[in-house]
This record gives sequence, C-alpha cells and structure tokens, in this order.
Amino acid sequence: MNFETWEPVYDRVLEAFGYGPNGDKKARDRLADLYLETGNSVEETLSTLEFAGETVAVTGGAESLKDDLDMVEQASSVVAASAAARSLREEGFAVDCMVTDLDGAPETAKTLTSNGVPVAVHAHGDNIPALEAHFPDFDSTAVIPTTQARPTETVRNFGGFTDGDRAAFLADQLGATEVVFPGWEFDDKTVRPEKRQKLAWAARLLHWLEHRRDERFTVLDGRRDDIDISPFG
Ligand SMILES: Nc1ncnc2c1ncn2[C@@H]1O[C@H](COP(=O)(O)OP(=O)(O)OP(=O)(O)O)[C@@H](O)[C@H]1O
Ligand SMILES: Nc1nc2c(c(=O)[nH]1)N=C(CO)CN2
Repeated sequence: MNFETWEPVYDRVLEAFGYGPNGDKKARDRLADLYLETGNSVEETLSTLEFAGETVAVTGGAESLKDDLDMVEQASSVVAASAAARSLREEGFAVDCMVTDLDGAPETAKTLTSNGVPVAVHAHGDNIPALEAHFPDFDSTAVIPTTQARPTETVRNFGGFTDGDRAAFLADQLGATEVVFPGWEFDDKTVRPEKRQKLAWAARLLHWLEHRRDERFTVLDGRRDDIDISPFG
C-alpha cells in the first residue's frame, strides 16, 4: 500500500485514539537508527517471504486460537500476530513470520529472529522503550522494521494498525492469494476498553482490506453491516 492511500485512514486512527503524529515519527526514526547501525538490507529480508498462490493464516491473540488450529494446519503459511506466535510454537506449529510492537512475547521474537524467521518489528509513539530494550537482542538480519507513519527507505509501512491487521496487510503486500484468520474474537469480553476499541478498528481495517482485495474474509461474516469504510475510499 502506498502511503498516500494509507494516510487519510491513519489520520482517522490518530484522531480516534488521541495520538499525536510526532510520537510515531520519533519512534520510526529511533527504529531506523537502530536498524541502520546493523547495515542490514530490509529488501533482502523481505525477499525471503513470498505468499503468491498461498493461503496465509494470520493468527490473532484470542483464546479461541486453540480451537482454530485446524485452520492453521491447512494454511500454506502462517503470519502470527504478537503473542499468537508464542502460543502456536507452544502447540508445535511453525511460524513463517511474526508481526509485533513488542508489547507481548518479545522472547519469541528473539528466538524467531535467531532462527532466521522474519519478524516485522513495529515502531509507534508508545513503544520506544520496548524498541530500545529488545531490538539489540534480535538477529537483525531477520527484522523487518515497520511504521504506521510515513515510511522511510528502511522502515516500511504496509498499512494497518494493530499487530493482527498489520499482519494481514503484510500478507496482502507479499502476494497472499487467500487470507484466513484463526484466533480472532472481535467481541472478546475479557479485553479492556482500549483493546476493545483497537479490535473494532482492526475489524474496520480488515473490512477495508478485503474490499480492496475483492475477497471476503469469513472472520467478518455477520459484522459488515455495522462497519463503515465509506470514508476510506
Ligand atoms: N480477542 C482478541 N484479543 C487479542 N487480540 C486479538 C483478538 N482478536 C484478534 N486479535 C488480534 O491479535 C493480535 C495479537 O494479539 P495480542 O493479544 O498478542 O495483542 P497485543 O500485543 O496487545 O496487540 P496490539 O499491540 O496490536 O494491541 C491483536 O493485535 C489483534 O489484531
Ligand atoms: N501511538 C500508538 N500507536 C499504536 C499503539 C499505541 O498504543 N500507540 N498500539 C498499537 C497496537 O496496539 C498500534 N499503534
């Protein structure tokens, strides 16, 4: 996704959550500095991931993941959002890519990078300390730095906001033919209000993505009538 397409949607996310844009830019630049010191090529890391012709399971962090493992088993590749990467590995499943803002399971991100599995590490206005604490532990040859603000040469923006929907935008960018969603529960009563609001945005962004792809994500069945993506173009 090019930034010009993402930017008007991003502006609405910033407004909805009361985030200022400067925090995200500062985090992006901090991640860029950390990454540049390594001399790695993000293009090279991205070139190891290719989902053309594949069904990609984008796994979410809901408890229901353990009931959806058949979906994971049947998928050609797995892009795991944050803690879902740890849960899947505990269940004996391999993960092809992890997408995280390092809020959960940083030790899994470290293990995956050391095994050469790409981890899309996201910078945003509220995670600079987490970036500084964990990035040095990673094998940076497997790191894909991401931002929700304007991208730079090294810090990419594939679209999306929460770890899970960003994982879906990444799968889309890398050519996935079909995307399925094990471990997603938008109406999860166990989550706090801010997370509920984030999940509502994740649903909105996924509806926008399916519309752009001319696909229908089953995980959104029964909720499309309540989601307005008309302002997104
Ligand atoms: N019921 C759910 N609870 C948590 N995450 C869910 C749920 N349903 C779907 N997801 C997706 O799974 C992703 C990973 O879940 P996890 O609990 O690890 O979240 P997180 O690290 O708090 O994510 P984020 O930082 O994006 O809010 C979320 O970003 C979200 O997109
Ligand atoms: N500025 C900012 N950006 C985010 C945040 C957040 O808490 N602050 N959380 C996210 C996913 O949880 C994604 N992006």
